[in-house]
Amino acid sequence: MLSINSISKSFPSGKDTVQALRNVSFQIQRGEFCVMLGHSGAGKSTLLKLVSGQMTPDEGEIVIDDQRLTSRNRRSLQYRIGMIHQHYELVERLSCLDNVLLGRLPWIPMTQSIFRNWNSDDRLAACTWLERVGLEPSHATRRAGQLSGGQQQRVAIARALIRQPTLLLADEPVASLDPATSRSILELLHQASRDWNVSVLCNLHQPELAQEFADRIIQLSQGNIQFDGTPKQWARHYQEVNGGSSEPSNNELRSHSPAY
Ligand SMILES: Nc1ncnc2c1ncn2[C@@H]1O[C@H](COP(=O)(O)OP(=O)(O)OP(=O)(O)O)[C@@H](O)[C@H]1O
Repeated sequence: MLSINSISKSFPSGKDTVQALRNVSFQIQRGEFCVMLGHSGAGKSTLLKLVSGQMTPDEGEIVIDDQRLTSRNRRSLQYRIGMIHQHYELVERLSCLDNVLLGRLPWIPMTQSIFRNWNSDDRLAACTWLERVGLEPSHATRRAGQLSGGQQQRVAIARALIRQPTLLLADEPVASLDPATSRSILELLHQASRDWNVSVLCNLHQPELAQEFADRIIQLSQGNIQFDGTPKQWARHYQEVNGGSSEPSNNELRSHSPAY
């Protein structure tokens, strides 16, 4: 379980400071697929960086699986977190199998990893994860850079899941993909939360995709939580804010997408 308790974070900006997050609190249960929406600059990426230990909060605490994140245990807690990025962050010249195996690095001795001398159990696990994320066995030996964007994102998800994380952080994982591929990747992330009991915190800019796939939507605005609830509740919130009388259609939501 992830617990964000009264987190604040600001950055220097010339003579001023930018308050990226203000007293933000929420919890995510194991197996929950939570989407964060918000305008550009709302604080979504900052929150993911704080949870992944890349930054430290000015105030507040982050608790992962009952352990408070500190500089001392940051490394060991990072091993329980899988990260998914907009641009996949694969090593393009390596095979898909090797890329997935890179997810095992924290548990592999340095010399073994330098020579990519993976043991058979790790190789088998990597093949299994490639299959689970929907890639054909023939993809295992192909260079990652030769794959389509959607296929590369599947490899990145397999690399994250081979760690058997309790928490998956996804920063705009479908921002570079076409609509159909975006839906298939979000379906896969939802499956990860449901079938492998992983908590997923996923930043998106597309409210219609959040509505379709999320168990829960958190909307940030200027570093504050503006909304936290189910997709149905979010639709009602959207109506109230926009003065509409019916649920927003996908087209209406899409026309508002740039705002999120
Ligand atoms: N390293 C930094 N130094 C200075 N300011 C920063 C830094 N990182 C973020 N900010 C500022 O903090 C605020 C929140 O940024 P953040 O990247 O978290 O927003 P976001 O919601 O992820 O936006 P986007 O959807 O465009 O990625 C912005 O005003 C941004 O300029």
